[in-house]
Amino acid sequence: MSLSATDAWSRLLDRARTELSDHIVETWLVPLQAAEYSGEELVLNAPDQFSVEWNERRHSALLESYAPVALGHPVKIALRVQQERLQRSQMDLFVPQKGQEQATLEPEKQPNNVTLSSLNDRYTFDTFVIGKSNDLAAAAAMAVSQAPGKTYNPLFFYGPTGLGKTHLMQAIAQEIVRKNPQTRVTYITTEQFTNDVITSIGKGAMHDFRRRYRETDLFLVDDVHFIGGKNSTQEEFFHTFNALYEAGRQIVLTSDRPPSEISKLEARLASRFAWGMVADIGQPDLEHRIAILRRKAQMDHLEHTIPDDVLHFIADHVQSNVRELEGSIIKLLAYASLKHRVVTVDLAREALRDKIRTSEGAPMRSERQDRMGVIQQRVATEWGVTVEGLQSKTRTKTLTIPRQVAMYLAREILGLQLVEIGQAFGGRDHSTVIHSLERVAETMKESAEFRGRVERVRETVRHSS
Ligand SMILES: Nc1ncnc2c1ncn2[C@@H]1O[C@H](COP(=O)(O)OP(=O)(O)OP(=O)(O)O)[C@@H](O)[C@H]1O
Repeated sequence: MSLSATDAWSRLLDRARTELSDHIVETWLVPLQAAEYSGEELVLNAPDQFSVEWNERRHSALLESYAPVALGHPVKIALRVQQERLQRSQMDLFVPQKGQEQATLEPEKQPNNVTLSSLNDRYTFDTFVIGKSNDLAAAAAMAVSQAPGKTYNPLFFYGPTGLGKTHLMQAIAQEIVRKNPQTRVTYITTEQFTNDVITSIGKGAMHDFRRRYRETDLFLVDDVHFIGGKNSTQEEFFHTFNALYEAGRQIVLTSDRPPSEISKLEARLASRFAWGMVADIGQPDLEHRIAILRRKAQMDHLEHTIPDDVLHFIADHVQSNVRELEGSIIKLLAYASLKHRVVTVDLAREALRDKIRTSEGAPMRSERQDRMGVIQQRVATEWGVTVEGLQSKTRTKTLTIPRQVAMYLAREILGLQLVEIGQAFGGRDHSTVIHSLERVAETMKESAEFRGRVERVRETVRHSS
């Protein structure tokens, strides 16, 4: 064994850079330092306990999975706090309490269970904050958890990313299992279901596949919009759905759009998806965001660590979705811990500068700039114009419409502020941007053809990230 600990770590880190976002690598992995390497185990020093526990939960297994290729053989990752940093940090507070962090439903404990992914036991009704944007969905979820298979079947949640669809879906399962621990639960993403179909067809094991999926009481399928265009998967899904439905088993589905808008979805499935209740989840407003942040702080006993004015500040500036709100708290705490500073609004402004959009039009982060470039490029291609044209001041109709679409998608996908969008399109003022966003929203309602084009571009942009 000739590699040093530093070399071994740098190989794993190189691999991580190709698989994970820059943000994750820089925030969580780069601060780790290689300490010892025995050939079988790589010991990494972390700056604090929070970092140890976070990396253990999120990244250890991933790093270990890179070892056979990056180092030529399996290696175990061990994390420990760097000796000189052993003093307790504020970050420890954000670590879930013992027993909170992992799944409640261990697949092997469930007879005949085909759960391919575990549930998150923080996703309960108790931790879900209800507001105007999700009250229908939450009410339907609670009704289903009281009488599975009897009220709304299937229950279909849809809405943009990071707004609690998976949380609510899993809360139903937690509640049903709490009341009846014998319930057989299957929680699966559409991607996993698709892979299972492909593997089972390959192995000639469809009989076993069907048996497994039909022996469940509660069937939860995440991101069902990914089923579009996958014909064999749709065929199997159709039969699974029918078998479960006819047997009175509860089905819950999530998607980023309503059933009627999932492209290349067979009509018989689209109509079945809408048989029960279709409930949308929208963006929380400011008060709702504050309530969510307070609840999160309370759950992690952070009320005294993060003052209320900081929660307000985050809620005010991070508007895109709840996952981003949570990410902001984590980042803020990591920053406070690394800098050994108390959490204040000033510190939050500093720690979250890349997430915070200032009205003075701060420069965009390079990642966002890249994504804006992709949006402009894709829109330009769809409408047969040039990116330079979109960015110019020219006001011909050929350019105005695609420019408005690009602004609309920049707002929707990147959550940019109006000022920032205006700057990226030839220095337009915010009222022009508002007008553009409204025009696109209206035209999308009026014309299915136009909506189709916008959605096509949105899809290609999303898949490019
Ligand atoms: N109303 C809410 N109250 C408390 N936490 C919430 C709420 N909405 C979302 N969250 C939290 O936000 C995070 C993202 O939610 P979730 O994963 O359920 O989103 P999603 O809509 O399924 O996103 P995606 O479409 O990307 O899968 C989770 O940690 C969840 O607990």
